[in-house]
Amino acid sequence: MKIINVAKLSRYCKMVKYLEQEEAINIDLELFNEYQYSVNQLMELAGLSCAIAIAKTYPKEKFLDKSILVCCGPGNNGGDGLVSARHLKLFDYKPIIYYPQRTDKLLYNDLTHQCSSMSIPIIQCLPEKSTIDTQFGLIVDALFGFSFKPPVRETFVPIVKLMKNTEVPIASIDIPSGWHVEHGEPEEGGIKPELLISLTAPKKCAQKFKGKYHYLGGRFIPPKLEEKYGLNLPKYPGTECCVLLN
Ligand SMILES: NC(=O)C1=CN([C@@H]2O[C@H](COP(=O)(O)OP(=O)(O)OC[C@H]3O[C@@H](n4cnc5c(N)ncnc54)[C@H](O)[C@@H]3O)[C@@H](O)[C@H]2O)[C@H](O)CC1
Ligand SMILES: [K+]
Repeated sequence: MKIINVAKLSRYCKMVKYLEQEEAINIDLELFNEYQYSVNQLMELAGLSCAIAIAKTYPKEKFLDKSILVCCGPGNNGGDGLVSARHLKLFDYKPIIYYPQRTDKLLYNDLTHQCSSMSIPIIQCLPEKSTIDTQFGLIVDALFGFSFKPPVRETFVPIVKLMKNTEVPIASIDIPSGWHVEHGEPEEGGIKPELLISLTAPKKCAQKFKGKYHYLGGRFIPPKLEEKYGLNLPKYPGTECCVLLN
């Protein structure tokens, strides 16, 4: 029987690489330390690409007067959510930010200030499921990204539970929150996003994603870094900052 070398095959077929948690963290560190990007720069590009993928998937005409609930966590995934909310507002959507655990750092304070200055409501109290089901056309899940370690801590249990039970479609940024970064959905069942926007390169959990739309965003990887990690990124069409995978 012929043994197939998966590494060779993926290079030959140009399959995009699905990253382990440690690889994702190392690429991030290399971007900051070796390539001298600031987190603000990358977060702005990441968040913008998420807002654009959302707008492509859910045209605003379909929302009528419904709002978008943008759920933000305490780390950079939450930061991407804050940036996306700002761009969604500029695209004429009606974002409302749920931010239960604010991080008191300059970057996050600035991002929240920018959002409130644009009259985007920021709430700390989770709305009832019935309110979410009737008043929101989409939930953006920006709770946890590639640094998540299960299980979900207490503050975020109610929002994850609500996302598991609602019929409102969910757009997850980078990782469906509550999923293991490599193994995917937890055994007891997890959230089931309709849209996943992977950033930089998909993480291993994205292989288990069964939703309708999978985008790749965060078009900021220098070619040398792409080559070093064998990312085999798909070609972004023209000047687009996100690309639909599969
Ligand atoms: N290079 C890139 O692709 C970029 C991606 N970006 C985004 O950044 C996140 C990763 O951000 P990071 O700050 O490292 O971590 P997270 O946001 O995933 O979470 C850290 C945050 O969450 C807390 N936490 C961890 N586990 C739990 C838990 N079980 N329960 C509750 N809270 C938890 C932890 O304490 C921290 O506070 C990546 O996914 C992208 O979305 C950048 O924006 C740009 C570069
Ligand atoms: K997320």
